[in-house]
Amino acid sequence: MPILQAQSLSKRFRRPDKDSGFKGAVKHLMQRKYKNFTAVDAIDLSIDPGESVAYVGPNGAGKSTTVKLLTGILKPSDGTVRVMGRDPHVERIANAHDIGVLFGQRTQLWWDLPVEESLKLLKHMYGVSDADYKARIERFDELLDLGEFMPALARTLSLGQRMRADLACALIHNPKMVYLDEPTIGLDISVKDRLRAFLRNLVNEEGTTLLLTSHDLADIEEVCDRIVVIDEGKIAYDGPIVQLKAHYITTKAVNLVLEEAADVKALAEKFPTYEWTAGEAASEVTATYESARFTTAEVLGDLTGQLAPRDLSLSEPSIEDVIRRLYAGELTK
Ligand SMILES: Nc1ncnc2c1ncn2[C@@H]1O[C@H](COP(=O)(O)OP(=O)(O)OP(=O)(O)O)[C@@H](O)[C@H]1O
Repeated sequence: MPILQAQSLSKRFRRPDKDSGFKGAVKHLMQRKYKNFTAVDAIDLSIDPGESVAYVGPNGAGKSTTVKLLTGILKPSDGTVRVMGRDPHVERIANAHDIGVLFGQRTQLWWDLPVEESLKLLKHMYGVSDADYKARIERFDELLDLGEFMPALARTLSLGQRMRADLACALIHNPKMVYLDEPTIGLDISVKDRLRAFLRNLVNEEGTTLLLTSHDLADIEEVCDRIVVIDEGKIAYDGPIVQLKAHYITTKAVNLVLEEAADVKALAEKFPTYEWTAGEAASEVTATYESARFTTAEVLGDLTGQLAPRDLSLSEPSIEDVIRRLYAGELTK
């Protein structure tokens, strides 16, 4: 049975309907007009316990609005959400005990309190036992190194420390369902790596269910198994990440460094079964081929035999390319 189920979930916002410029603003002051804007448009989403789902899309696609609907912060305009059988907006307090939420752009730490005091307040609010609290703090400390800044006031923390402390706050009551909205935004590579490993461990070892939004595709590949792509409020793709790759990554490429400047036009005439593109340097050129039609060995044999390159490397399109094309509407399910 799914832990989370959304059916035909929609959210419309009322927006001022005004002409641009100063005149438009003045006219709007005299005669206010509004129009509806659909941020989330009839989405269906079902998540099973223990799944780690990436929820991605371009800016303004409706990701944060969806997370707010799923966590009960916003009331749907249409459709239903059930999390562990509850309507999160109606049963907000009961729901809060079973979910953890982190909005990377905001903090739930009390700004003028030491981190430790914020965690203790949350312990009391959630009714976490002393033994469970101690065990969880020890574990978070081991994985996130909280110890060093537990006594520090929240407002004095660096962004990376703040995010680690916020993650501990979101998880102190051991929630079954966790929503993370941009958890690695603005962090440096080493903190990102650490957070990703922590989240992967949460899914693998604790069986926690995760829904994660991020613009950083490394977060997605390292933490999640399934990807849901949203664009203009509608779901454009929903499936396993490996399937997305297998389905859309159908080409590979050989990057060649030739002894002299590459003539792309002449190469395209000589080897018409490959697609040729110029590289950054004049002597660099890339031949892209369909992996279902040719083996890499065949392509290498063909090209190295006839072109005698000085150097070569192999590459395949990244998940980033695939998602960029999905955002651009070039690919369908
Ligand atoms: N309270 C609101 N009132 C009016 N419009 C809103 C409100 N909240 C969000 N929107 C609009 O809804 C659309 C979706 O916003 P949302 O924040 O969900 O996007 P997002 O996918 O999270 O974007 P980003 O990646 O930039 O954070 C945007 O056009 C936004 O301006």
